[in-house]
Amino acid sequence: MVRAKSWVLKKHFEGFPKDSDFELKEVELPKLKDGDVLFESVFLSVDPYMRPYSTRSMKEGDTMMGTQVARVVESKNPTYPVGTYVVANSGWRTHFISDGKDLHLLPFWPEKIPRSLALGTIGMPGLTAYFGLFEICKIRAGDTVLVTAAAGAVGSVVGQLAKIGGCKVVGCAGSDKKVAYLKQIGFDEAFNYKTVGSLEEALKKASPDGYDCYFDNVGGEFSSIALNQMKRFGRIAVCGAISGYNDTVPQKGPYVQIPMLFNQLSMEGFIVSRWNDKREEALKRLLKWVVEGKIKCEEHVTEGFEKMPAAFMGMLKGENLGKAVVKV
Ligand SMILES: NC(=O)C1=CN([C@@H]2O[C@H](COP(=O)(O)OP(=O)(O)OC[C@H]3O[C@@H](n4cnc5c(N)ncnc54)[C@H](OP(=O)(O)O)[C@@H]3O)[C@@H](O)[C@H]2O)C=CC1
Ligand SMILES: CCCCCC(=O)/C=C/[C@@H]1[C@@H](C/C=C\CCCC(=O)O)[C@@H](O)C[C@H]1O
Repeated sequence: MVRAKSWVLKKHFEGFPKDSDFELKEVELPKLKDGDVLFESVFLSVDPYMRPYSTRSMKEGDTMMGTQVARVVESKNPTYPVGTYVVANSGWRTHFISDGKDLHLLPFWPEKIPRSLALGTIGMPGLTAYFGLFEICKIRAGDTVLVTAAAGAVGSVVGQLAKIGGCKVVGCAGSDKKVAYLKQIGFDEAFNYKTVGSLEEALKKASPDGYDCYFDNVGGEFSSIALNQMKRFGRIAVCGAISGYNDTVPQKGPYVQIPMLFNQLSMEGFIVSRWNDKREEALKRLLKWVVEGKIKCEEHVTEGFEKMPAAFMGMLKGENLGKAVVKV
């Protein structure tokens, strides 16, 4: 018999999440039926979307939503022999039983590449960067691309893909250590948005001619300022709005119409699953760039399933450099 631990949402978040909003539970899993597979989670992802989507689609008492890299430990399903690795969407659990549906087998995975990257650069966040940049921003060589939350899971891939595409890249992040990292991985310009005196001046200094593309991960005040520095026919990919995820009262800001009209801008929100039909092809390309060293990957690994809430709250506070994951 296997005892599985899970983290449940005890109380809906109000403002920034607290330890007391989470509860650790333990259950005994039943015996496998024909077709079933028993998995153990090896790495779990903590992502910003868990904050807004918990409010939108979870009830108190539900297991926290989320994905993991998991390994088969017992199987009555020939598609998933013992030892097989998958990416699953089974929430914050140490073990779970699946009927084999809605799992993604890890593609060919070179020995030297950590499997945790299937939750980061070679997974959902990397795909978000890829499709947001190529399908929404429609980058062209010579474009100047601005990216926020640039040292995180999505942003760090956006910047490196834009460099592969021949663009000039400007990144913003919330610490000097992150800014130094951005320069190290090839960003042309980077600044700490928390310490620059004026965001407007910092954006102007980084690109006096303005920006062709803005990959927006944060929304809020920063984006209102950036909007005024877009070039004519600029493209804005609205990927996320983390600056507002913990707000109890929605932010009110300058409205977008005037700057959009003056410079004939395009602004489009997107969710990465829109391109599920191109997922496998994009993952192959991301894996190849990682293997070739053209995309560098950083991970912020927290050890221990017990620390899931701390890892999640730490990521929301900006403690992570690269992708935030938990090693069980
Ligand atoms: N549309 C889609 O399909 C998807 C959208 N996303 C979105 O992309 C964004 C980045 O996600 P992801 O790369 O996984 O996360 P990150 O790895 O970038 O981690 C979150 C980062 O957000 C930054 N942050 C936190 N609070 C603020 C704030 N108030 N203002 C500015 N930055 C803040 C912090 O970095 P710092 O220290 O720099 O402040 C923190 O490290 C999120 O908005 C997420 O919702 C992600 C996946 C899919
Ligand atoms: C205002 C919220 C914006 C969030 C942007 C973001 O980070 C999106 C991430 C998605 C994420 C969606 C998560 C759960 C969907 C649940 C659907 C429902 O039942 O409401 C996940 O799919 C990975 C990213 O595509």
